[in-house]
Amino acid sequence: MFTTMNLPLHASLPLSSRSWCCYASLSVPQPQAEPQLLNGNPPARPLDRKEIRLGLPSKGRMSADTLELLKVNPRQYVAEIPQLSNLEVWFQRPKDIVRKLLSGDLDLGIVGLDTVSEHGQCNEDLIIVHEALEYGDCRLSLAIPQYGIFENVNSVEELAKMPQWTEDKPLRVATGFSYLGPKFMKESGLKHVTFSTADGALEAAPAMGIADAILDLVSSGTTLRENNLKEIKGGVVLESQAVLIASRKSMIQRKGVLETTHEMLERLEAHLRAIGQFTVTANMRGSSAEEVAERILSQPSLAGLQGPTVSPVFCKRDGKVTSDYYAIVICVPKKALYKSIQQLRAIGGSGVLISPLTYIFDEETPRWRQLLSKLGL
Ligand SMILES: Nc1ncnc2c1ncn2[C@@H]1O[C@H](COP(=O)(O)OP(=O)(O)OP(=O)(O)O)[C@@H](O)[C@H]1O
Ligand SMILES: O=P(O)(O)OC[C@H]1O[C@H](OP(=O)(O)OP(=O)(O)O)[C@H](O)[C@@H]1O
Ligand SMILES: [Mg+2]
Repeated sequence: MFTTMNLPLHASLPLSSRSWCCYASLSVPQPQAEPQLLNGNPPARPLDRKEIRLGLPSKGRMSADTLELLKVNPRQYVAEIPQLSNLEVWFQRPKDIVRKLLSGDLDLGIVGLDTVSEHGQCNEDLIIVHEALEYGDCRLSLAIPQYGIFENVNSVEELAKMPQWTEDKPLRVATGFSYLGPKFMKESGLKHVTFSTADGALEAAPAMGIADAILDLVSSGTTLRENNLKEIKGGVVLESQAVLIASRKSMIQRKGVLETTHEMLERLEAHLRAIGQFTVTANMRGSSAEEVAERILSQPSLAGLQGPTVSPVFCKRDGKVTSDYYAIVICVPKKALYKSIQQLRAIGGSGVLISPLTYIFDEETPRWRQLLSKLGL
C-alpha cells in the first residue's frame, strides 16, 4: 500500500482530504454520483458489505503525515495493490474514525492514541494493532497559569492542596477531553473539580477568567508559553502518537479483515524500520571476501543489520577471470551516514553509492502474535 515500494493504495477517485472514500479495487476512474449527506455523514452501507474499510484522518495535524506514511497523494490516483484489492480508504475526522470503528462502519483506522483513549473509552472492541507509528507525537497535559495564585504551584500535588478549591468553588478545567479529564483528576486525588468543554482556543480560557486550568494536547509547548501557561509535575495524562487500530468484531467476523490487518502491520513495521536507514554499496580492493569482510567489521559504523554482504566483482585479465575487487552492501542508520563513509574510505572503499530503503522485512513481527493472542486465536 505504499508507493515507495511500488505498492501504493489504489483508488478510483482522486484522493483529496475532501473526498470521503477511495475504492482500492478499481483501476479506472469512475464517474461518481454526489454522495448524500445524513447528519454530515455519508449514508451507511448495508451491514453485509464485503469491502474492508480503513479510516484515515481527513484534515488537521494527522492528515498530512498519514498520507505521507501510506504514500497516498491527495492529488493523485493511486495504483492497484492486488493484495489489498478489497480495501476502501475513507477520510474522516479522527474522532469519527473511532466512532465508526465501534459502530461497525469501519474496520481499520489510523488516529492518535489520545483520540482512541478519549472516544474509545476502553471499549473492548477496539484493538491497538500498532501502538507507535512514529508521528503525531504529543501529550495530553494539565496546564495552569504561570501568574497569580498559581505562581508557586508546580505539581498536581500542590494544585490539589491549594485551599482555594472547595465544593462550592471547584477548580475549573477547560478541556475537549471530557472522558479522560475527570478520570485523571479522580486518579490524581483532585476532589473539587469541574469541567467545561470547548473545541478550540482552550489556552485563552484562563486569561478570560472562564477556567482556572486547561487540559489539552501539547507538543512543542509554544502555545502554552504564548498564553503564559505552564505544565506541572504529574500533570501528563497520556503520551500520544499515531496508532493503527482495528475492530475486534471485524477481525473475527468479517472475511479478509484479519489478513489485511496482518499485511498492513507487516508493511508498516517494515517501512518504519527502513526509513531510518540507507543502503550503502561500495567497491573495495581485496584478496578474498573474508579479508574484505574483516576490514569492514573492524569499523564500528559498518556492521550493517546482520553484517556486510561481500560479493566478488569479476573481470577478465590476460585471458583469465579474476576478482581483485569486491562489492559490499550494508545498511547504515541515516544519522551515521557521514561517519560510515569516512570509515569506508579509511579502509579503501571507493565508488560509494547511497540509496534509500523502502522496507526491511524482518522475522514475523511480535505485534502479530500479540494481536492473535488478544483475539484469542
Ligand atoms: N500539537 C500537536 N502536535 C502533534 N500532534 C498533535 C498536536 N495536536 C494534536 N495532535 C495529534 O493530532 C490529532 C488530530 O489533531 P487535530 O487538531 O488535527 O484534530 P482535532 O483537533 O481532534 O480535530 P477536530 O476538532 O476536527 O475533531 C490529535 O488527536 C493528536 O493525536
Ligand atoms: O505545544 P504546541 O506545539 O504549541 O501544540 C499545542 C497546540 O496544538 C493543538 O492545537 P491545533 O494546532 O491542532 O489546533 P486545534 O485547536 O484547531 O485542534 C493543541 O490543541 C494546542 O493548541
Ligand atoms: Mg487540534
